[in-house]
Amino acid sequence: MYSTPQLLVRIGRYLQSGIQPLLMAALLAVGSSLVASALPVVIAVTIDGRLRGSISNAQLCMIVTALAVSGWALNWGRQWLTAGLVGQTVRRLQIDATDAALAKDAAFFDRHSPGQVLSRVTGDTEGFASVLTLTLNFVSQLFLVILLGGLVFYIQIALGFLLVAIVPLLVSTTLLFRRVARTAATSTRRVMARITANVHESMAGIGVTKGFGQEDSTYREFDQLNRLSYQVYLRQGLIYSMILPVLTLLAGLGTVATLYVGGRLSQLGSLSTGEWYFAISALGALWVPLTQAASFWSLFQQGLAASERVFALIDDRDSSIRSGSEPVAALDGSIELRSVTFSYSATSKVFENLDLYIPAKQVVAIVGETGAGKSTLAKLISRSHEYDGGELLVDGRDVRSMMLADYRRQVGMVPQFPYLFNGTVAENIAYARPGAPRSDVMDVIRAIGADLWERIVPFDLDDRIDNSRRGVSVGQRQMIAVARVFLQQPSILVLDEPTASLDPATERAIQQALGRLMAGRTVLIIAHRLATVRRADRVLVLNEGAIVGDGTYQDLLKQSTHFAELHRNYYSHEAKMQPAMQAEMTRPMQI
Ligand SMILES: Nc1ncnc2c1ncn2[C@@H]1O[C@H](COP(=O)(O)OP(=O)(O)OP(=O)(O)O)[C@@H](O)[C@H]1O
Repeated sequence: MYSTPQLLVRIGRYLQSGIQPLLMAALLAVGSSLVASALPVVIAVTIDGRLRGSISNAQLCMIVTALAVSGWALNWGRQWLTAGLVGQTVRRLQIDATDAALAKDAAFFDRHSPGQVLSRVTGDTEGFASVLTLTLNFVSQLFLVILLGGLVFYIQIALGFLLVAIVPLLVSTTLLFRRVARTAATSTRRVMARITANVHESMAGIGVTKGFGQEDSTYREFDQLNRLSYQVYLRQGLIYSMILPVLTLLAGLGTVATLYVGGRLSQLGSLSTGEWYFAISALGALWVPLTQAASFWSLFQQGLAASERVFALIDDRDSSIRSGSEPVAALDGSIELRSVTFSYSATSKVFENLDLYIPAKQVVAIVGETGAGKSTLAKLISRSHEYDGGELLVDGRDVRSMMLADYRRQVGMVPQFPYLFNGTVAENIAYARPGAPRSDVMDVIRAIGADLWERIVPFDLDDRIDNSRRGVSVGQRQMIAVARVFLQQPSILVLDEPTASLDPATERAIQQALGRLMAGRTVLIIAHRLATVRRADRVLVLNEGAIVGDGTYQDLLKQSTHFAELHRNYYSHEAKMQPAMQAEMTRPMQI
């Protein structure tokens, strides 16, 4: 939590580098306010005939035109400088916010969805921009209000008080409208969010909808929401359409009052016709800045709240991952956990005093029921999450003494659903080593086996992958991910059973590619299916965060009741599935 002065100081710091344009904008604001006030003064003086004889009509017209044009130019210059200043400041803030988001560890993204982070980097930085724009505009409008108001008081104190009496009416009406309009806008936003979610879900699940013939019910659901949206939009439109006319009416009433009081004062001889004109013009020129100034505070508070969220993202530099300065070249890959404890939160302890030794180059499969801690163990070893207690040694060295980026380069991961970036196939492979020459990418394909590669990936290396489209299958993604990790040449490899969801032919091809990748490395296979465990040198059985079995597949079948139970459950399930699958495959297709 930041106090308002802290936030203002922080915003001020972001503005520091733009101090010159800021001062220029302030000067132009003062200049344009002076010109805006000078225009009615010149006309008033002319009406009173004080310039008669010393200035011709043509000269007067030229002065008025020059004032109007210079007022426009000064205002334009101020707006241009403000836009440039705000744009640059927001750009710096967005860079800082993105930098901070990229520096966060995985635990942060467990707590915050990508959508939340995105809204801080984009939406909330816009909120920050609105604070700057609002403040700069407010200062210039305030100056105009003080200048014109002061002149009215100077000319005729009674008219000054009349103006002061109108201000609360105008301000309170503006605030009332703001509140009503905000409630209406919130309802509209909520309905729009429901419509967006509804359309997104309908389109994402269109295959299922069509499969079950549910187009009508999907349409009815949307239609209901759409009617609701029509009603809230209509209400919002009604409110918005009333704001300007009502405020204009109030300003008109103010003008009538000024006209009346000014007329009486003129009759009494205490106000000249020119001064009377000036008071009426001043009111006309003041009501827009006054209504805008009235809504300044609440908009300013919203902008401050948005800025606070961005600063919180930037300042939260506490990385839970501890690291040192020791560089890490290639590792042998032995891993040792000594009394390691870890929990995601106070209520979910995963490991308590976990001991484990994996010799270098061993292929270890980790099995266990869902929630046993298989993925968490991989997260600790890959240093995406930090353990709370105990020690983690790699090649006998404390991982916390090593440089984090160096260490992570030594750990390769192939997940079940690899993420590919927009770009060519070659660029996606070279992501592991940006700037890697084309020949290295070709070497990787050769190491995997060109025939194997071509069987799964029908694209050219220069073909573009559009990640938002679904043109790349899971098997193709995995083959590209295997190539990417091959290029990385890690010492330790973590496979989150990549082939679990593939058809047998693709699975065999990816397994072959993985076999080539695994050679000469320490490998951890998070195994969801026992069928993939057989190729491991060693199997670890996890249950509720504890190792309850450790040995070869055959040994465990004899020694570990837990593993035997897993084995029985797995194969009886497979046996039940086989006939069902065969029946499904032999069932004649209904057209
Ligand atoms: N990000 C998280 N935040 C809080 N708790 C988590 C998180 N990820 C996992 N857990 C919890 O930690 C425990 C271990 O989860 P983990 O994902 O390691 O199990 P797993 O054996 O890999 O399971 P699965 O086979 O289903 O992937 C579970 O109780 C799980 O609910």
